[in-house]
Amino acid sequence: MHDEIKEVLISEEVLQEKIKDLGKQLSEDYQDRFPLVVGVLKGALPFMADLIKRMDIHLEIDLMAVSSYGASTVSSGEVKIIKDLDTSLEGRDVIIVEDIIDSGLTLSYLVQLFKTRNANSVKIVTLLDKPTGRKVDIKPDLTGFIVPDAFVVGYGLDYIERYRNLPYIGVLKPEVYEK
Ligand SMILES: O=P(O)(O)OC[C@H]1O[C@H](OP(=O)(O)OP(=O)(O)O)[C@H](O)[C@@H]1O
Ligand code: HPA
Repeated sequence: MHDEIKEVLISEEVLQEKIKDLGKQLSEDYQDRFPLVVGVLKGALPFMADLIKRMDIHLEIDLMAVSSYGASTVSSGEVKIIKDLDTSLEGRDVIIVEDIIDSGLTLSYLVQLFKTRNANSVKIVTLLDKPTGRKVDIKPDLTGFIVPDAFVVGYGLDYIERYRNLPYIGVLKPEVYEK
């Protein structure tokens, strides 16, 4: 699996240091509140798991599964809800946890949806931001890293469901896409 990686963009150590900082920041921002931390599956799973362990406050978690990429490296533009939340958002301070914002279509859909469910506030924390991919105007409140205009994999991010279990973020060798 590792021999299919052309370049490591963000190492495991650098990822974990940043997640520690993001957790500390969120702990300060949400002190004395009881936020609902919503992970967007499947990609956000490793990030969410590590981030909440770095948040030193009471919080609640829930998970939503959405998909718009399927087997492609380009968004279909249609966000499909695979699994909805179990928790009511009425009056809640919601923190959406994402692995990447690329076109922005997934998050703009979710932010709109959560507002119609009467959340008190909706903030976005994303591990990665790829501003060159943007199709709709959406900005995260907290970002781990800006990534270049390339399809990245690892630490939750997949190509045809593979590579999510890499502990780092990398770029695949071109021949992987030719298979
Ligand atoms: O800003 P966008 O262009 O919408 O891209 C970001 C979304 O795309 C990926 O999810 P995907 O739909 O591939 O589902 P997955 O998390 O199950 O891999 C990623 O995890 C984000 O949720
Ligand atoms: O660069 C990416 N890699 C994996 N999944 C993604 N979903 C949006 N952009 C990406």
